[in-house]
Amino acid sequence: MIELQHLEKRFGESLAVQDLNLIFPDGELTALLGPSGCGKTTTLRMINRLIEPSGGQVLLNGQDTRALKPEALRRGIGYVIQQVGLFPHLNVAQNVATVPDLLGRDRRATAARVDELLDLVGLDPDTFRHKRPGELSGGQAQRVGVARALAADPPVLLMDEPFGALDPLARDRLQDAFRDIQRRLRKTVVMVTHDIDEALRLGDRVALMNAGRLEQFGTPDDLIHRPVSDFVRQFLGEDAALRQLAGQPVGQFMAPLPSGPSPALPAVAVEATLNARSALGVLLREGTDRLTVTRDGQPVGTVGWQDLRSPGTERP
Ligand SMILES: Nc1ncnc2c1ncn2[C@@H]1O[C@H](COP(=O)(O)OP(=O)(O)OP(=O)(O)O)[C@@H](O)[C@H]1O
Repeated sequence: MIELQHLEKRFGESLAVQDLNLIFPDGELTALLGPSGCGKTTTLRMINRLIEPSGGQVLLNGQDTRALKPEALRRGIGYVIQQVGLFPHLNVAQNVATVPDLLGRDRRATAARVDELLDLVGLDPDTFRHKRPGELSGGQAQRVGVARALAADPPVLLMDEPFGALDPLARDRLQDAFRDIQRRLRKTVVMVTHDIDEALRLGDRVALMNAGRLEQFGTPDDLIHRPVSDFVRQFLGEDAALRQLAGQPVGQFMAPLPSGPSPALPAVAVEATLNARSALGVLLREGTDRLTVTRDGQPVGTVGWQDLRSPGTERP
C-alpha cells in the first residue's frame, strides 16, 4: 500500500502539489487524472523519489520512503513512461532483462522470464527477442517498456501517460492488453493520465486532481454518478457515463438467467462481449426495454436500461 500524507511540492514560489492525502490500495490500479499542470507527474515522481517532496511524506507498506536509499526504493518499483527510454544499442531481450541483470539474477531464469513477459505483452518472443528498439513501432516499443517494468516483478508499478504517444488503435489494443495483464498480476499501479476515457476504463479508482490538490478520489462510478463538485462534473463531461459504457462489455451489466426452466427471453440478442454503449444503441434502435445476452450464441442473461445505469454484481 502506498500512502501520501500531507504531501507537498514547492517549485520556487508556486505549489505544484499541496496537502495531498491519498491511499493507493494494494493490487488496484489508481488513475491520477486531471488537467495539464495540476501536479500529476510531480505526485507520481515523489513516490519513487525522482522528485523529493518539500513537505509531508510517502509511506510504502507503512515505511517512510525517506528512510530508504532512492536506488533501492526504485528497484522495487517499476516505472513506465511515455517515451519508453529503451536502450537503443541493446536488443529487446536485453532491454527487458536490464533490472534482473542488475540484481544479479540467474541468466537462464531471466531468459525464460523475458520470453514469458514478451508473450504476456503480446509480442512473439522468437520474432522480437533480437530486434533493436529502432526496428519497433511505437506500440511495440511501448509493450517492451511495460515488459521491462514488470521484469523484476515489482509489487508497485508507476506509469506516466504510458499509452499517450500511440495512435488511437494501438492505444486501445495496449490498454486492453494491459487490463488483462493487471487482472492477472494484480500489481499496485499508479497511472498518470489526462485521458478521461483511459482513467475510467482502466482505473479501479480515480484520483482527480485540480491545481495541486485532490478534488475527488473514488471509483469511476463514484466520479460519474456522485461527483463532489462542479469541477468534477465539468471535467468528466456530460457524456461521461456513456463513455464509461463504451469501455466495458455488456456481459458485465447483465442479470444472469435464473436456474431451472428457461423463462421467455427478449427477442433481440447481443453477445456478452459487445461493448455496453453499443448494447444501449441496440436497445434504442429496436425500441425495446430488454435484450438477451448470449455467449457463443447461447443465452446467458438479459440486460435492460436500469442495468446499464449502474454496473451489476457480475463483474469478472
Ligand atoms: N522542475 C520544475 N520546476 C518548476 N516548476 C515545475 C517543475 N516541474 C513541474 N513544475 C510545475 O508544477 C506544476 C505541476 O506540473 P506537473 O508536471 O506535475 O503537472 P501534470 O499534471 O503532470 O501536467 P501534464 O499533464 O501537462 O504533464 C506545473 O505548473 C509545472 O509548471
